[in-house]
Amino acid sequence: MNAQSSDGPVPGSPDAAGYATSSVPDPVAKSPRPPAGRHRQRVAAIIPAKDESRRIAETVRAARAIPHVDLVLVVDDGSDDNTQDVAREAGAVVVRHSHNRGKAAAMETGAAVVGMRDVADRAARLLLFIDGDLSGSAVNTAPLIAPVLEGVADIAIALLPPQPGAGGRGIVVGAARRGIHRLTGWTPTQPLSGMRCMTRQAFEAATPLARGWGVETGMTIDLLRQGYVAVEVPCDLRHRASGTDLKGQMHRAAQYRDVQMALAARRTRAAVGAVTGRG
Ligand SMILES: O=c1ccn([C@@H]2O[C@H](COP(=O)(O)OP(=O)(O)O[C@H]3O[C@H](CO)[C@@H](O)[C@H](O)[C@H]3O)[C@@H](O)[C@H]2O)c(=O)[nH]1
Ligand SMILES: O=C(O)[C@H](O)COP(=O)(O)O
Repeated sequence: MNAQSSDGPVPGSPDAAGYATSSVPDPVAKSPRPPAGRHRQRVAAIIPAKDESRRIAETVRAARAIPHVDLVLVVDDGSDDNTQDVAREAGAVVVRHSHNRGKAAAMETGAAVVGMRDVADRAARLLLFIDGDLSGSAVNTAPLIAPVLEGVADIAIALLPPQPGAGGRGIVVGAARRGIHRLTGWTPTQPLSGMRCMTRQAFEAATPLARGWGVETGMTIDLLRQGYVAVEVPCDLRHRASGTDLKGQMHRAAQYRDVQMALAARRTRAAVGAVTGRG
């Protein structure tokens, strides 16, 4: 977490509620607060999943137990295993890409399907993105909902505890963190964290999403540059961390490539915007 500056709180410092927000003091979401009517605000859990048959059932069951969640949608991103059947049996609504299109595309598909199930006379569901490999710990994404419901932030991002077996050296994380800081002034602690709850309005403002593993980095930049407010919220989650083996290193190389692509596109856009006055 960032240090406080002597001039007062800086973006990224914990605010009064203990959250690290991109906007201080007294963060107020840009998205309108859902009307406090007779209906309770609903939340859709969207789970992008590629070859997650070993963990998806527990993840789905945990997501179903989260307060406010009335729809758990698994987007099977062209799995080679039986992720879709296991997810359906566990109680999820399942849609499937016929071939693998990457995590960002699965998120877009998920949000589109939820939109088709929202109804005109009720507030659009909040979107809670959850990775398929969280198993039972997925229930601990629940604290991401409150800051968005309460209008403190437009997007709440999970801060994970240290993960057993994680073999990262901070190269991808560091590149994403510095890139986000350079374009927004905010320094997220865990810029790649994919567990995120957001308003429909914020999601639409972040589309089109950056491809593949660049999605979180691109989304954070695009939202903050438009005045949306982000907050990082500690959540006790356990996921399948990438190790130091060849597979882990290949995965990080792909993450690095996608993060750099997301950053390059946004740097160019910012530079063009600075010249044209439409940044
Ligand atoms: O082509 C793919 C690959 C993965 N996934 C799913 O995306 C999620 C995240 O993938 P994972 O393999 O767990 O990646 P990690 O390296 O653990 O991902 C970290 O870093 C990513 C950004 O690089 C974030 O998206 C993740 O939330 C964060 O946990 C999982 O549900 C996958 O099943 C897809 O939907 N399509
Ligand atoms: O293992 C991780 O945390 C991610 O794959 C990112 O890798 P990094 O630690 O090299 O940034």
